[in-house]
Amino acid sequence: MTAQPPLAVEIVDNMEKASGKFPGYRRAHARGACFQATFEPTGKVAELTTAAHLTGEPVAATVRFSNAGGSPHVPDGSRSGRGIAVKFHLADGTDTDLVGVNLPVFIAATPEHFLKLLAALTPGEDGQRDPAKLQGFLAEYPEAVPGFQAVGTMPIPTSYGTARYWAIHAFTWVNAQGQRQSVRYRWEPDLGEQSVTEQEAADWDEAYLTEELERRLADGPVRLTLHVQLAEPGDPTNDCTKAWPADRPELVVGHLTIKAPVADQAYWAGQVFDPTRVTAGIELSDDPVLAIRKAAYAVSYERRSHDA
Ligand code: HEM
Repeated sequence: MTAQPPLAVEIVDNMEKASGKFPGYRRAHARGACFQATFEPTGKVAELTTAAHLTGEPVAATVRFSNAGGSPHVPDGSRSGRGIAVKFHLADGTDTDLVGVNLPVFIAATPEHFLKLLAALTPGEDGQRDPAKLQGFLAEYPEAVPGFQAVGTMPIPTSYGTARYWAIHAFTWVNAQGQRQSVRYRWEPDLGEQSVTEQEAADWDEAYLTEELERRLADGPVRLTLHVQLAEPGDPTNDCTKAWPADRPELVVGHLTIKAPVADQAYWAGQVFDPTRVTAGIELSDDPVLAIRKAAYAVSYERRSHDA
């Protein structure tokens, strides 16, 4: 494989230390399942981007929903992150990915801070995390506090189809005239946001949300709607711990219709959903966390593909 940057290797090493190592699984969002879908653009964003899947004909998509834990055994009834990774299959034979979680902002502003955070979250020899270490991290990097508040209060969704998901980073849309607009993506569930308490979810199976979605799809499709928030000059594009003001204009980009589990779960589990796999009409922002993710996902992919 191509050598990856040492920082990305060190980050994945520390993700394994913080969560444990589970051969064959992704080093984050370890347990997940993939579904067949289509994405139909609303036609409302063609003045801002030339991206074919956001402006043209409907496209097929593959969606992986996941529990964020690095262990595949984190129960779905717990207050853990949930992921949505969408791979849009474009008419020219290429793919483009959009990866989100049920958090509006991230918990570290740079890859270096994220590395320090992982160290603070790594259990000691007694197998326990030391809360003082996390407090120390938050005191040193107070910009991470909103992300941690969101982690502490995130809803436990009744379904993967009843959660809201954010792609968090800024991306840059480019239109036919070459003009640029910074955007942030968010998926809204057409069923509305619905959640349960930890007590109500206490008897759920570990992989309840996958089973729930499979049951629900047997009765009909589940839809999520893609929104974008448009930045105004001065809104930060390089700091994923900071939300943009809530009054920024928004557009409805399109509708994702999730239809059925994919036929070959093992094949799709083996793929990478890479947040930096963009397409013409979309560019990466200057967010350093977005930049390191490409390499970190490649390190995880290499390891999980070759685990004994
Ligand atoms: C420094 C920041 C981050 C690092 C180092 C990191 C690392 C990773 C790694 C190593 C994987 C497993 C990749 C694979 O084996 O295919 C992963 C998966 C994932 N991450 Fe991140 N991540 C970061 C930030 C984020 C952010 C900001 C989001 C939210 C937008 C996010 C959402 C996800 C999701 C949804 C998956 C599962 C993707 C799938 O289903 O294939 N991550 N992450």
